[in-house]
Amino acid sequence: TLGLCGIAWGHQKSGHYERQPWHVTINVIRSTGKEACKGAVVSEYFLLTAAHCFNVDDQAHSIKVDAGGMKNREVDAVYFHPDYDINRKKAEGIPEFYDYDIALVKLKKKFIFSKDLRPICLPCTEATTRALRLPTTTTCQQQEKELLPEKNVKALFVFQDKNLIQKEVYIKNGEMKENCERDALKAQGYEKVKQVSDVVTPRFLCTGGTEPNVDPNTCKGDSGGPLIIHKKSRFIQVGVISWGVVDVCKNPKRLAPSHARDFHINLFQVLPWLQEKLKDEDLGFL
Ligand SMILES: Cc1cc(Br)c(Nc2ncc[nH]2)c2c(Cl)c[nH]c12
Repeated sequence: TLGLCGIAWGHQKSGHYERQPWHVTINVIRSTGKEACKGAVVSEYFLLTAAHCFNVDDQAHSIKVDAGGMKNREVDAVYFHPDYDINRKKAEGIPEFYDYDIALVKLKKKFIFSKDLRPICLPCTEATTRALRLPTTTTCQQQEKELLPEKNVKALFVFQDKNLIQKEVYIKNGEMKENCERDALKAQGYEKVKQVSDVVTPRFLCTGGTEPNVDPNTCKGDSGGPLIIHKKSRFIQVGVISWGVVDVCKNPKRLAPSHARDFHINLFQVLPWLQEKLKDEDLGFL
């Protein structure tokens, strides 16, 4: 199975690649301009990102990946989660529906790992059992209890300006989950939404807000980046940044309001698809 995932050698405070060697930027070149998203290296050929970063008519040749200090890596194919359909609820007045907003990008040439380029650990793999120093008999459910207990869970995402900056957030996975999810109704375009569950499905993890701490928020440009749990000096990806309520990059001045929440696809909710698509990558899924 894949060697050592989720290890960052870089200890210096600066935001070099060594600090987040799985962090990638995905550029989609369109006639109408360029869209950029983030992603994470999960194996020698694949990176994980958000499905909404691409349009169905984006060809693989118009997608370029910057990873490990090398720019414009070529893409062989993009695999969307089969249940992703951003237009599914348009008739109900929901312009964008982000359920199953996740995609795997296969590179033309496999990554050669180095201190600047390494894979992050995925849930329910043997490598994550080892990373967390859990018994070899550990099940997927036991990993989920370990990584996502039903309480506020400390996590991080990476913001990229000229450097990579780690942003610490809390996943509201206990009593605060409901309040976190309810603020989804304040997102632009969701004015007509009747029920929270119409837009916040069981696939989502919720971060942001001011309790128990003031969480930093995502920007549109952070889409596709990993939501990471840092445990026992190892980094495990538990989510993919999908959508949010306030794009803080649009109005950086104002302090993020308490209803500024962010929603991430929970990888434990899409395991069958992940395992199927990554079955030849020798990741040792449980
Ligand atoms: C990460 C991310 C993606 C998208 Br798409 C956003 N846009 C949006 N979410 C709901 C409706 N539109 C945002 C916002 Cl806003 C903050 N972070 C975002």
